[in-house]
Amino acid sequence: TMSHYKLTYFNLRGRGEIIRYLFAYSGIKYEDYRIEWADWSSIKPTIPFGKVPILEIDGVIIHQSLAIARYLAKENGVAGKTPLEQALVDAIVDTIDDFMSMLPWAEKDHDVKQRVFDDLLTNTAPGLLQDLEKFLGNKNWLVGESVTWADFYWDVCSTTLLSLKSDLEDSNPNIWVLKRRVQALPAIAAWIQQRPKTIL
Ligand SMILES: CCC(=O)N1CCc2c(cnn2-c2cccc(F)c2)C1
Repeated sequence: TMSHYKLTYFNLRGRGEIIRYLFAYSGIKYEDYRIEWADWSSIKPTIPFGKVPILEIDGVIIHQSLAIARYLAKENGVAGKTPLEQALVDAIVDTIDDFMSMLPWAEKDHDVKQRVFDDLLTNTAPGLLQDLEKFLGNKNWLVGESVTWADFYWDVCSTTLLSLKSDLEDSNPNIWVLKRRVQALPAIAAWIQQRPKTIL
């Protein structure tokens, strides 16, 4: 019968949201388990590499958000049509993820955290956005002739970037048109409307 899917992450979009987008787009039912922060210290030791998100598929555990997303994208026809397109999709995803991973999400010193976030968002993010705008050109999607999970990842991550620095939307118009194109996909629009509203 149908596989049983359980996603384990925090009550955040964060690194889990790309997986939720892929489930929404594919229409596959899954358990969206959101760990309470108070429970994390007892759950962490039970997880193979101690980090979330993880996806359990009929008892098999996959870790690493991008590996999970790539698996679901391939299963649902949004990974890229050829090995070459899949490599371009992976390169764009990794480029976006490289920047998101530079942000010191777990920094305990609020002054240091704020200063590093402001520096990266002011001085590094514009270059990334210009590069994405140039790569997109006048195409409808980042890779190939139809939507891929690179487009989903851009919407997921740019939503958080805009929440941190809204004026990033003031330049590079086409990548923001792409964002709205992703959000207009019926399954994605429905998920965005129904998902728990969190800051990050
Ligand atoms: C306490 C941890 C925390 O606040 N967050 C976890 C990481 C994160 C958040 C929002 N986006 N995001 C993220 C998304 C993709 C790639 C990446 F490296 C990071 C919020």
